[in-house]
Amino acid sequence: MSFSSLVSDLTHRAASERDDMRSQASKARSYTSTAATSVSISGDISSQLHGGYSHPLARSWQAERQLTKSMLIYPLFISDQPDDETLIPSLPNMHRRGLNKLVPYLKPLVARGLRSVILFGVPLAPNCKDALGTAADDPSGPVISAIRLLRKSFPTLFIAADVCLCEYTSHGHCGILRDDGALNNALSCERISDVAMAYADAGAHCVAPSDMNDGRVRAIKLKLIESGIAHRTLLMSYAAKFSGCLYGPFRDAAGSSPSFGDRRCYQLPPGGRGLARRAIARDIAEGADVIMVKPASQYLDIISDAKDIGKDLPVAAYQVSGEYAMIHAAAKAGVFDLKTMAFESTEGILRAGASIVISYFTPEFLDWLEN
Ligand SMILES: NCc1[nH]cc(CCC(=O)O)c1CC(=O)O
Ligand SMILES: [Zn+2]
Ligand SMILES: [Zn+2]
Repeated sequence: MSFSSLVSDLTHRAASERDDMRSQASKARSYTSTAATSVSISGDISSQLHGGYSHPLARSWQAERQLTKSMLIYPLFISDQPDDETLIPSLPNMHRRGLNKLVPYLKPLVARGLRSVILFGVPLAPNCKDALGTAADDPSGPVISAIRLLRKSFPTLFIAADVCLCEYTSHGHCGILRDDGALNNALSCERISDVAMAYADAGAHCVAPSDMNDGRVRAIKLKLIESGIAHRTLLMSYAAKFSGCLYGPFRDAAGSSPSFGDRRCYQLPPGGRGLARRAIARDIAEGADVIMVKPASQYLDIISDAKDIGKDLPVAAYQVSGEYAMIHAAAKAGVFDLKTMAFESTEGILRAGASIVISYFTPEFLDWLEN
């Protein structure tokens, strides 16, 4: 029975009962029981959903995946100044930290259940940037030093290293440039895979290329295999990374804004769903162990596509700096409660298909979650 015919059936029944001149109470009783026996059984059963989620535990059963601490990866900005601990104004509660500040900061977080971090290097020393991003794999640079330090200090912590050149190049682009200012794809893949190798050699459990050069996943995987460390190195590809305006606070934090132009010739156009599907399929074919979609909340369809294309791979989603800053700004303006939105946005990301979330809310979630 359709909803409208059900309503009209009940309306007629109620009207005829009104003619009976019975008391209000007995009228209500008989209305209820008459309705229950006259409505078709299938219609009656399918209209009753509330019982399935009236209890908080039952509500939690409605989700395919519950957010847990092991799904979270926490981004860290590692400064090359050992005593640096600078608040990043556009990224609430986030700091750039030097090596000397890292372990004291992380100790209580690890005690509260922090399982994984992703490292971004921030070179601040004067004149350390050049056209090739030489500082990216400087053995005494911030990322390699931090990998060694964290491996030693926190034996169970999973350490991922973002692999890109934009933090280290004088021009701020994510690769090596040709004379005309476009990316030199072959040279960039060569350089990016060398940097990834250096991080994996230093002990990173995961290397995550965010540069978007074509073929860099294959280049990295081949070098990992060649040097006999592929078996212990997870390759997480920023497979569907969109251009747009949500990376601003990150670029403030990492000092990685391009000095000219933008990244629209290598990061994906926001409307490019088919292109994202091709990039995801390509990176899986090239040997990615995990595929990532970034940003997250504006690209939930892409997360769902990623799960569909990469059925047998975990999908990661990066709730990026701009998303995080927006949520903070809106909460501050009284639009909603910060914690409620931190959960709601993350649950949307999981519902779309992600099982790993890179989130600046990680320290808060460690307080909010039980496991
Ligand atoms: N390749 C650099 C990189 N790696 C991760 C992010 C963004 C992360 C964030 O905004 O939180 C960026 C910024 C960019 O591409 O300009
Ligand atoms: Zn980059
Ligand atoms: Zn990056």
